[in-house]
Amino acid sequence: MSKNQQLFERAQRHIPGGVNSPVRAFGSVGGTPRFFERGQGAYVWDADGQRYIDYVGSWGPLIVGHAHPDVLEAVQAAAARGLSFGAPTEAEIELADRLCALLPSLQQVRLVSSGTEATMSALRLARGFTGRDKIVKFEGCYHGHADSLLVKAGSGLLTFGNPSSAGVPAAVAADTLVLPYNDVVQLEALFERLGDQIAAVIVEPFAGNMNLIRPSAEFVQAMRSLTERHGALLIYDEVMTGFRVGLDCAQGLHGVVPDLTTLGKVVGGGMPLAAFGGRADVMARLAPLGPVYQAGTLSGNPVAVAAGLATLELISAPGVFATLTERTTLLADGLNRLGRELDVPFCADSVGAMFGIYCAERVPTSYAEVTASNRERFNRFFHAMLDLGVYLAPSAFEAGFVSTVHSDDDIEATLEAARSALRQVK
Ligand SMILES: NCC(=O)CCC(=O)O
Repeated sequence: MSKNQQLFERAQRHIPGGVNSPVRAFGSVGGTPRFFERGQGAYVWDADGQRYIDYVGSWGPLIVGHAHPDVLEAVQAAAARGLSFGAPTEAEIELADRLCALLPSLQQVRLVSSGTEATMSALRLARGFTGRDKIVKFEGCYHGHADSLLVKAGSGLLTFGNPSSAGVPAAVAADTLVLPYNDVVQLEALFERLGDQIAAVIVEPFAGNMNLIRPSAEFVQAMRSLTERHGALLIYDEVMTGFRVGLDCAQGLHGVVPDLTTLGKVVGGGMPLAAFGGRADVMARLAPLGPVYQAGTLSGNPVAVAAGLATLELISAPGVFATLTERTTLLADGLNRLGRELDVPFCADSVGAMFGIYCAERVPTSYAEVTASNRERFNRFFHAMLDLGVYLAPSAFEAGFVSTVHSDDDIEATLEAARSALRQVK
C-alpha cells in the first residue's frame, strides 16, 4: 500500500469520508485522495514524495503560490505578536482601506473567517435592509454551505450528484428561488411576478463551481437593472473571482457596481479570512450600528489579515495581472489546440487566472450544457494527468487556478502532459 493509501485508510476511521471538506475526496473521479506534505511555489508534494504542478491552489487562495516568502514573513511576524485578540487592530483598518480602494463598490467592509460566513451574512443583511425574505440564486452556483444557499448548488453538491442538501428545512429552501444561469427571460418573468418580495439576487459573476461558465452581457445587465428597479439588492459573490479574474474583480470586468460584494480565498492569502461589504447605507444596518446581527471570535484575525495584506500587495504590483492572465490564456489556448489536433471533444476557457477544462465539443454556457459534458472522459483525463504529475481539481465541475509562480515552463510541461493524457483517454 502506498503512504497515501495508508493515510486514507487511517483518515476514514475518525473523519467522515476521510476528508474535512467533501471536494477533497476523489468521490467522483475515483481513487485515493493525495495527502499533501509540502507546497512550494507552483508545486505540491504528496505523502509518497510525488511532485505535482498544482492547479488547485487550495481551491483559489494561493494566487502567489505556496509558501511565498513575503507572505510567510508577514504571517510569522504577526503570529509572534499574538494569534488573536478578539479586539480591533490597526492591520484590520489597513485591509479594509485597501479593499475599499481596490473596489469602488465597497464603501464599507466587514471581515469574517470564511466565504460561507460572508455570503450568509450578506444575505441576512440584504433581508434586514429590504424587509423582504425571498432571495434569487442560480442553478450550479455555489455560495458556501449556509442553509438557504444549499439549493441546486454547484461545487461538491453537483460533483456528488446531490445538488440540494438534506437537512435544510423546507421552509428555509422555500424562500430561495432558483433560476437557470444566463436565462434573462426567466429572470424578468420572476421579477415581474414577485419583484416586491425579493430581497436580493446573489450570483457568481463568473460561475466557477460548475466548471467555468461566463455570464452573457445581457444577463449581467438584466441582474443589475431588475434589482435596481424592484428595490432588491444585487450581491456579487466574488469569493472565487475576487482578485482572481483581475485586480478590479469580476465587477470591474463587467462594469457593474453591485450593492454588496462577498470576498474570500485570495483576500486571505491561504489563511481563514473573507469579507463582505458594499453600500454604506446598507452596511449601516449591521450591529453594533443597526439591527442586523453578525459576529465572530476570529473575525479579522491578525495572522490571517497579515497574509491577506501581503498577498494583495504582491498582486497589486504593476503588470502582475497582465502576466497572470497571459499565462492562463497560454494554458487554455494550448489545451484547445490539443483537442483539435487529437480530434477529441475537449476544450478550455479562461478569465484572468481562472480556467475551465471541458470534455465537450465547445465551451458550455449553461448548467444544462456543462452537465452534458463527458464526465467519464474527464475522470480518466484527471487520473492520467495526476500520474504525469499535474494536480487538477478532482471534479468535472470545478474551475482551475494559475498562480504568479507558474512559469512558462510549467505551462509547457502541463501541455505536454495533457497531450499524452488525451491520447490515453481518446
Ligand atoms: N469549489 C469548491 C470551493 O470553492 C470550496 C472548497 C471546499 O468546498 O472545500
